[in-house]
Amino acid sequence: MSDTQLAIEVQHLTRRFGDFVAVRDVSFQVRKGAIFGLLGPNGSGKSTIIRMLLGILPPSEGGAIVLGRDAYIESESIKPRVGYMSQHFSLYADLTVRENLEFYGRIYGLDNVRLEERKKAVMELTGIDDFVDQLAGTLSGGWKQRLALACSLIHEPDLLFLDEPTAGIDPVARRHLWDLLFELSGRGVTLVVTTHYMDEAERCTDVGYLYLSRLLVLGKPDELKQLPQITPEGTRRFELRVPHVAEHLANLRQQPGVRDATLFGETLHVLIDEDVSPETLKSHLGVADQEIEMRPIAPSLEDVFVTLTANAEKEGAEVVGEEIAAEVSQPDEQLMPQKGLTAKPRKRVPGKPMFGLWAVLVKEFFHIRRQPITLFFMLVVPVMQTIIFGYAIDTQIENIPMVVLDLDGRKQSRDVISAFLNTRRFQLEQTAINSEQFHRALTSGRAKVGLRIPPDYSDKLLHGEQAQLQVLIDGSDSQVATTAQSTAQLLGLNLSIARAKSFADNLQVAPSRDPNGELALPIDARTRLLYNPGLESAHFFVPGLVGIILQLVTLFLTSFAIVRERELGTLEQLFVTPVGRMGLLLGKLFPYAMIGFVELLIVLAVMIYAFGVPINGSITLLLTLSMLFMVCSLGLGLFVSTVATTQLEAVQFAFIIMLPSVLLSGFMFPRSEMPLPIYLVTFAIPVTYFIEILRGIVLRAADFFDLIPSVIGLTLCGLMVITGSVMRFQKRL
Ligand SMILES: Nc1ncnc2c1ncn2[C@@H]1O[C@H](COP(=O)(O)OP(=O)(O)OP(=O)(O)O)[C@@H](O)[C@H]1O
Repeated sequence: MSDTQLAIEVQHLTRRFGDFVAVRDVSFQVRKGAIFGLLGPNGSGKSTIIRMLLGILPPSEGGAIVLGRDAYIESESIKPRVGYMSQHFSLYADLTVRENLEFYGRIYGLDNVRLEERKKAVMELTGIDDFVDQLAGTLSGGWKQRLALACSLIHEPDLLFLDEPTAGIDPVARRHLWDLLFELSGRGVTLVVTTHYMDEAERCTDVGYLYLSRLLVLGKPDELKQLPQITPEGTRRFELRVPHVAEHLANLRQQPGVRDATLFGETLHVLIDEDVSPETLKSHLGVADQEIEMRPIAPSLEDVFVTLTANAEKEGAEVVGEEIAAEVSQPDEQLMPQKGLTAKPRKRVPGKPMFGLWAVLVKEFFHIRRQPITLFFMLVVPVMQTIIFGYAIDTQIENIPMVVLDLDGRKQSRDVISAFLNTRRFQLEQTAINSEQFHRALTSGRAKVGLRIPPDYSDKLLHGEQAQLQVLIDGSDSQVATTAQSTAQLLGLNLSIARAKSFADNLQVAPSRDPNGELALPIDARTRLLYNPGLESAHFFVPGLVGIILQLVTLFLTSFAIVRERELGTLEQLFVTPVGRMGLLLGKLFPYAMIGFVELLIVLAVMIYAFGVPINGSITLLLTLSMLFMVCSLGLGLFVSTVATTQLEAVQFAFIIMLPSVLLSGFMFPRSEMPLPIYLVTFAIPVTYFIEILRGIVLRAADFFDLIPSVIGLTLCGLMVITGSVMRFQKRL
C-alpha cells in the first residue's frame, strides 16, 4: 500500500503507565476511507491507542503516522483534520445543542458563514435539528451520541475516531448511528471505531483484536474467519438448536471429538473433529432426534475472537499474539523509518498559541450565565464574608467578666472597684460574698478576672502602709489575660500616683511642675496615634480581608473551572482540537479575572461605606496593583488545576494554599513576631505583599515608591506562579 493511501500507520506502539504495559508493541495500518474496528475486552488498551493516535498521550516506544505526520510530535498540525468522539459523553451539559455545535465550530476556526453552513449540514446528517435549543445534558443517551458525532464532524474531518460510540444506547439508535458512519465512510472519511459488539465488528472493513495489551489479530472480517486456528484442518463447525440449550453445554464439552462448544443465544456452536458424525453428536444429547436442528456453519467473528482469546489464555498471550499478528497482516516497514517517528524524542511542533481564545471565552460566559450559584458565590458571598468577618474580628478587648470579693466594704474599696469598671476593660459579673463563691466564679469560667480586696485595705491606706489588692486572672486566653494584667497593673500605678500626688501637694513639695506651675510627673511621654487614631480594628483588618477574600474566590473558581472539565472529560475533548494552550488558558481565566475585579470593587465599597475605612491613597494605584495580585491568584488556581485530577483534590490543594495565606501573611498575626524560618516562608506568599500594599494605600496613603519592595515581591511571585503553571499545563493527558 502506498504512503498516500494510508490514513494511519502504527509501528511498535507501546505505552507504559509505571510498570504496567497498557499497549505492547502494536503495529497496524488503516487505509483511507476504511472503517477500522478496534476490538478487545475491557482494559485491553483500545482507548490508550486512540489517545496516542490523537497526540494527547505520548507513546513510551514506537509511534504512528497519522494523515502523513507524526501523531505526537506534529499533532497540532493534524488536529484540524481529525475528529474525536470519546467513550463518555464529554460535551457541555449546561450548553444547548446549538451552543455546543457553535463552540466546536469556533474552536476549529470556522468563520461565521462557514459555521452556519456546517451547523446546518451536521444537524441534517444527524437529525438533531429538533433539539437545537435543548440543553445537551437533558438529551437522551442516543441523542447525546448524535450530538457528540455532530460536534466531532463540524469541521469536516478526514479522519474520525469513535471510542465505543454506541455504548449504552438502544439497538435502533445504534443502527441509526451506524447508518451515519456508513454515509461518512461513503464520503471518504476514514473511521476508527472501538466496540464490544460483534455485529458492529462485522460491519467494519478491517478489524484488529487486542488482548492483554497486544494486537492478537488483524485483517478483514472474512479473512479472520478463514484463519486456520479458528477451524483447524480436520474439524467442522456446526450450529445446534435444541430445547433447554444451556443444559447441554457442559455435557457436550466432555464428549470425545468435541474441540469446543459455545452458547450463542438459543443455539450452540460446536467445533468437532471431522470423524465425529452429526448423528453421534446428537445421540449424546439424550433428546428426541426430531427436536434437534443441526447445520454446518462458517465461523462468526465472535467465534474468531472467542477461539483466539481461549488459545491465548492457554498458551500465553505473548506468543500467540506475535504469531497470529505476524500471520495475518504485516505493516509495511518501508513506510515508517524515513518519518523518524518518535524513536529519538524530538520537541513537539507547537500550534498557534492563542488559537480558539474567543471560542473558549464565549463558552465560559455561557457557563457562568447558566450557573447563577457560581455568580452568587463570586459576588454575594464575599460581601457577606467581609461584613461578617469585619465585625467579628475585633482585637479591642473590653468587658472582661470580673468577680469581686470586697472584704473591706468601705469607701476606699468601693473606689477601687469603680476605678476597675471605669476602664471599660472589665464588667462586673458577680459580687461574691465569700471565698468559695469567688473561686467558683473563676473555675466555672463565668469570670476571667477576680478582684479580692482584703479586710484591712482601707485601714492600711489610712495609716500610710502599703495596701494590697489581689487580682486573679484566668490565663487560658493569653490575649485577654495580658490585657487584663496590664490594665490592672496600670490601674494600681495610677491610683498610687494619685495618692502620692495629693500627699506631695499637702507637703508642698513636688518632684517637678508643668509650665502652669502645677505639680506634675518628671517625665511626660506623649503619644500620638497616626492613620487609625480611633484604634478601630476594622481599619486594620478589613483592608487585609479584601486581599484574603479576593484570593479565596479567584483561587477556588479558577482551579475548579479547569479541574471540572478534566473530571467531566471535556478537557480531553478540548485537547484534541487545535485550540492553543494560551488560548485555552486565557479563555478560561479571563472571565474569572473580570469577575474578580468586579468583586474587588464591591468589597472595597463595603470597606468604605459599611466600615467607614476610607482609601487615603490613590485608588488608581490600588486597582492597578490589585490586578497584579489577581494574576498571581489566578496563576495559583491554574497551578492547583495542574496537580489536582478531581474537584475534591482541588478543594484540598486550595485549602493547603489558603491556610498559610490567612495565618502567615500578616493578615492576623504580625510577621515580625514569627520565628525566623516561618518569617522567611512568608516572603513566598503573594497575599503577604498584597496586604502590605492594601494597608499602605488605604491607611497610610502610601505611594508607588513607598510600596516598591512589596510590588517587586508580588511581581516575582506572579512570574514564578504563572510560568510554573503554564509550563505544567500541557495539552496532553
Ligand atoms: N492514565 C493511566 N494511568 C494508569 N493506567 C492507565 C491509564 N490509562 C489507562 N490505564 C490502564 O491501561 C489499560 C488499558 O486501558 P484502556 O482504557 O486503553 O482500555 P480499553 O481497552 O479502552 O478498555 P474499555 O473497553 O474498558 O474502555 C487499563 O488497565 C487501564 O487501567
